[in-house]
Amino acid sequence: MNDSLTIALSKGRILEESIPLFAAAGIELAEDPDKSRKLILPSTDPQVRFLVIRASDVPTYVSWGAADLGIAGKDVLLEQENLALYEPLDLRIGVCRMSVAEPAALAAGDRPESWERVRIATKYPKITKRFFQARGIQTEIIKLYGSMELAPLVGLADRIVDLVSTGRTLRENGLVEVEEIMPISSRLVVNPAAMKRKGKAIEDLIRKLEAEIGQ
Ligand SMILES: Nc1ncnc2c1ncn2[C@@H]1O[C@H](COP(=O)(O)OP(=O)(O)OP(=O)(O)O)[C@@H](O)[C@H]1O
Ligand SMILES: O=P(O)(O)OC[C@H]1O[C@H](OP(=O)(O)OP(=O)(O)O)[C@H](O)[C@@H]1O
Repeated sequence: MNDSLTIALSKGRILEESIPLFAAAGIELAEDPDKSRKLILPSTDPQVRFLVIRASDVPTYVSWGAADLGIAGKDVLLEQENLALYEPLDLRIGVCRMSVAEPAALAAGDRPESWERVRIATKYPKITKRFFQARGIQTEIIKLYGSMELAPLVGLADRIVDLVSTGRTLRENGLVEVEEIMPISSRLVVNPAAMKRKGKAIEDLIRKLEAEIGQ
């Protein structure tokens, strides 16, 4: 039986925060990801390799089976609904929240209960639509791919839906959080067919990660 594992990760905070988790499971990167331009990174375990891809592409690689497992933010998973993936573990990394924010001047006299129609810039149009629809608020959504905080400053939108961690990006751009939509963290995702074919290797890894994060 082939028990080699391909794990999809995104460069940046997820890769950085997951390195110690994998190290505790006995898997270390064989090359420094900051110095390498390779997209397939070997590990010190000859049975394990990592794919380094865009955060929003992780569910695609795993659901198609190009990677057996991956680590993806709950934000990405909820925005890309209907993917066939198991989500066995909350890794408690990439911890932040998804919130509605607006310019401090607008927030001064604003009451979210009185919103009827909002123009929102976001990378998360589906989550945003679902959230406001459930409250009977009409939305005009402007899809962006990053730096959402800029949109209200230049009149592109009244408000944004984005991730907040320390609140520094909002603060430095004169925005305030007015509503938390949900807490966010990164999840281990597994391809269902791989779970059957490579069950032992995947379950071993899940157990080791679980022990490390204390679940
Ligand atoms: N400020 C933050 N603090 C903690 N976790 C965060 C923060 N921002 C994003 N995350 C989490 O980390 C994940 C990856 O974010 P990252 O910024 O590395 O990629 P991205 O630029 O959003 O993705 P893409 O390249 O696909 O656009 C997000 O999906 C989210 O779950
Ligand atoms: O509350 P804070 O600690 O300031 O973090 C929030 C910021 O972090 C994320 O951006 P990221 O750093 O990933 O930049 P990007 O969205 O432009 O990729 C998010 O989109 C916010 O802009």
